Amino acid sequence: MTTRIPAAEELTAENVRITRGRRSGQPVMIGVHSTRLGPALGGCRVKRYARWQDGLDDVLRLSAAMTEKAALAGLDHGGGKTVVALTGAPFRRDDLLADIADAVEDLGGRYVTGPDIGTGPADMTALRRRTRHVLCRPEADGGSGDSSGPTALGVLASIDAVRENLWPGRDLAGLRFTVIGLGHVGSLVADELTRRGARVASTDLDPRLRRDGWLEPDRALGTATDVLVPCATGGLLTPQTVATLDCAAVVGAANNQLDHDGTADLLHARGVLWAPDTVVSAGGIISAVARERRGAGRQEAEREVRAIGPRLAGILGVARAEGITPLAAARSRAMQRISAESKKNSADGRS
Ligand SMILES: NC(=O)c1ccc[n+]([C@@H]2O[C@H](COP(=O)([O-])OP(=O)(O)OC[C@H]3O[C@@H](n4cnc5c(N)ncnc54)[C@H](O)[C@@H]3O)[C@@H](O)[C@H]2O)c1
Repeated sequence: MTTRIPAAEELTAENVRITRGRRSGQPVMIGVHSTRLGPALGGCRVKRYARWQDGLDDVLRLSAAMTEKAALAGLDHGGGKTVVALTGAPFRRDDLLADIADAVEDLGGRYVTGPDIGTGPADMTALRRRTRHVLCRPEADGGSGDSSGPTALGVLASIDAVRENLWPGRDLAGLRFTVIGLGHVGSLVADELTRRGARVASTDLDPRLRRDGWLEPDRALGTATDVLVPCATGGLLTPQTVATLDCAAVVGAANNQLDHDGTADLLHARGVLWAPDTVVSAGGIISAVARERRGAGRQEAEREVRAIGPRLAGILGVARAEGITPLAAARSRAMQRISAESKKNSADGRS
C-alpha cells in the first residue's frame, strides 16, 4: 500500500545560520525550522562528520523532526537544532561552548537549546552562563534534570497504547519484547517491562551491558518477538531490515527510526504496527517544557508525559479508520495543528 504522506520538506526551515566560532574556529550551525507555534526547541549535537555538509543535513532533518514532535506533543513550540560539525583542528571545550552560547543568544529567544549527542548536563550549565535560552537545568536548581526518565515513561505509555490496539484487554505479562540499546532510556524501559511480567530480551553494542535475555546485536532484529523497542541510534528501519523483522509492532525512543518515509509503507505492508517516534519519544521535551517554561511540578509534568499513550492511541485509530500508515496520520495531525494555530495567530494579529 502506498499512502500519500505530506513530505517533511514541505515544512521548510525558516532560518539556518552557520558561523565559525570566533574562539574555537569550529562551525556552529543552528537551524530554526519553525516558530509558528512558538520558540523552536531542539538539542545541541557536537560530532565529527565525514563532510561538514552532512552536519548541515542533520540540522535540516532533525530540526524538521523537532517541529513535528513539538506540534504532536501539543507544545507551543516549533523545532530547531544545533550541530557543530567538528573539524580536525584542536580547540578548547570552554571556547566552543562560549561560541555555541553566543550563537543561541544571537537568536534572541527564537531558539531554545538542550543536550543531544556529544553534549550533556555540564555543557548546558556552561551555556547558561552566557544565554538563558537553554533547557534541562539540574533538578537541584529547580530544573527538569535528566530527560531519560520522562522519555522512558512516554515509551511505556506508548507500549500500553499499542498493546491495547493489538491485544485489547491483555496485560503485558507473557508478551515478548526485544529492547535494542540498553543506555539511559532503554535500560529503564527494559527494567519496567520485566517488573510488569513481560518476557524481555535485549541487546547493546556494549557487551558490558549484558543481562538476562541477552541477544547478540546482529541477531536481535530478526529474532521472533511481539514488540521491538528501538532505543539505540536512528536509521534502524530500512527496506533491508524491515524484510527481516519477526514482530507485530515497533515502539521505541530512538529518534528518526525510518531511513526514509517510504519505509513506513513497507512496515504497513508486512503487517507491522510502527508507532511514530515523533510521538513516542516526546516525554523528555514535554517534561522539560512543563517544568522549566511553565513552572509545573513533577506530578503535573508526569501526567502530561503519560498523555502520550492516549495521543498515540488516537493516531493509530485514525490510521486504521482511514487505511493509512501511522506516519501519514501523525504527520497530517502535526501539519493541521501548525496551520490552524498559524491562522489563529494571524487573525489575532500576533504574527
Ligand atoms: N535520552 C532522552 O531523553 C531521549 C529523548 C528522545 C529521544 N531519545 C533517543 O533515544 C535513543 C536512546 O537514547 P539514550 O539517551 O538512552 O542514549 P544512550 O546513548 O544512553 O544509549 C544508547 C545505547 O544504544 C547502544 N547502541 C548504539 N547502537 C547500537 C546498535 N546498533 N545495536 C545495539 N545497541 C546500540 C549504545 O551502546 C548505548 O548503550 C537515542 O536514539 C536518542 O536520540 C532519547
